[in-house]
Amino acid sequence: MSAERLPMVVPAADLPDRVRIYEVGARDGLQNEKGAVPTEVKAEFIRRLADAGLTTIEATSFVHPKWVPQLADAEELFPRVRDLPGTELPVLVPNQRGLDRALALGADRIAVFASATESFAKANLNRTVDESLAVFEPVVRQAKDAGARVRGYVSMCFGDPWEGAVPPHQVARVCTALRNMGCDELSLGDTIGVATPGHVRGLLNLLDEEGVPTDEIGVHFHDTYGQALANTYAALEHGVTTVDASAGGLGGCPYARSATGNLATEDLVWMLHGLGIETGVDLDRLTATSVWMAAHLDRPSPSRTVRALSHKDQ
Ligand SMILES: CC(C)(COP(=O)([O-])OP(=O)([O-])OC[C@H]1O[C@@H](n2cnc3c(N)ncnc32)[C@H](O)[C@@H]1OP(=O)([O-])[O-])[C@@H](O)C(=O)NCCC(=O)NCCSC(=O)C[C@@](C)(O)CC(=O)[O-]
Repeated sequence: MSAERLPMVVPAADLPDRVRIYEVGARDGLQNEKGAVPTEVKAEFIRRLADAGLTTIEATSFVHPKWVPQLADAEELFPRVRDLPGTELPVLVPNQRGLDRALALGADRIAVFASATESFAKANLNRTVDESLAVFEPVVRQAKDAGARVRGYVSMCFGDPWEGAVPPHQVARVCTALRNMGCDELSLGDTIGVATPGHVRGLLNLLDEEGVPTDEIGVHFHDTYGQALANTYAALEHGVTTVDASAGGLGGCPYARSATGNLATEDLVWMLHGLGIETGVDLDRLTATSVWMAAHLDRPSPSRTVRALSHKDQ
């Protein structure tokens, strides 16, 4: 069974022809896992994701190992995968030390991660919002000088577990600061998965007014309230063509306990292919990869599409 083979009732109008899936399973998906996942399993996961047709795969983070112990093997992992043909492998860096570690290994896709709220900036980076932006400024400049492409994440774009509803102008301010320092693209994070399509439209409209080009925006939804696909659809209608997702719906955030898994890549691909939107992803191979990873993690994937496709009678 595949979504594109079902009779298409109404072809998608005003939606993009192609979506770039920015796969975060190996980083965002695994960073919260309690048990240490062996480095070679992570490397094999990334290779299998590439083999399934994903061309942007966030590999790991060069953060402090005490803050995210699961990713303490970044130095061992990155060299095992960095030469995968046709694959971009972004890595997260929180500061100069992280950038130095990443550049020393030849990383050419860098992501810094800011927050729209003070509480999460403190919990995640041990800095205020402005202090963390000041840390990122020279990091972004140096990464660009080294020829890297830089993404700027903005977390807590809609709701925050400590501060509640997040005013959109707070998000716009951080987006503008990241663009001004040279970030090539932004990723709007609904870190705790509370947004609905109305909120997504509201924020994207405000970013339009603030002069943030839609083609520089990616969306990063968590599925805590089951809204991630609906939110993605709203973003596509607005013209967004980069969508973050995590194979098998792995994920959460160690510094935002109420965050559950990311939007599952398989659920996203099922919807996009059903809309006639190209992704380049082979859904069967991707599903097989998530089933393989679920066996390593010793629990079933939360993705509905993985569950449906991995039952032989579906
Ligand atoms: C930023 C820090 C380091 C500040 O942590 P800090 O304790 O303030 O660090 P510091 O600058 O005071 O330095 C203390 C020591 O750490 C070392 N250090 C400093 N930096 C590094 C580094 N990069 N790599 C290795 N070591 C490092 C540094 O060298 C020093 O060593 P000492 O001199 O004491 O021996 C810490 O808060 C941190 O690592 N935070 C990362 C948290 C994280 O990774 N969170 C998850 C990613 S964000 C996310 O998941 C959300 C997202 C992106 O998916 C989108 C969404 O859903 O919203």
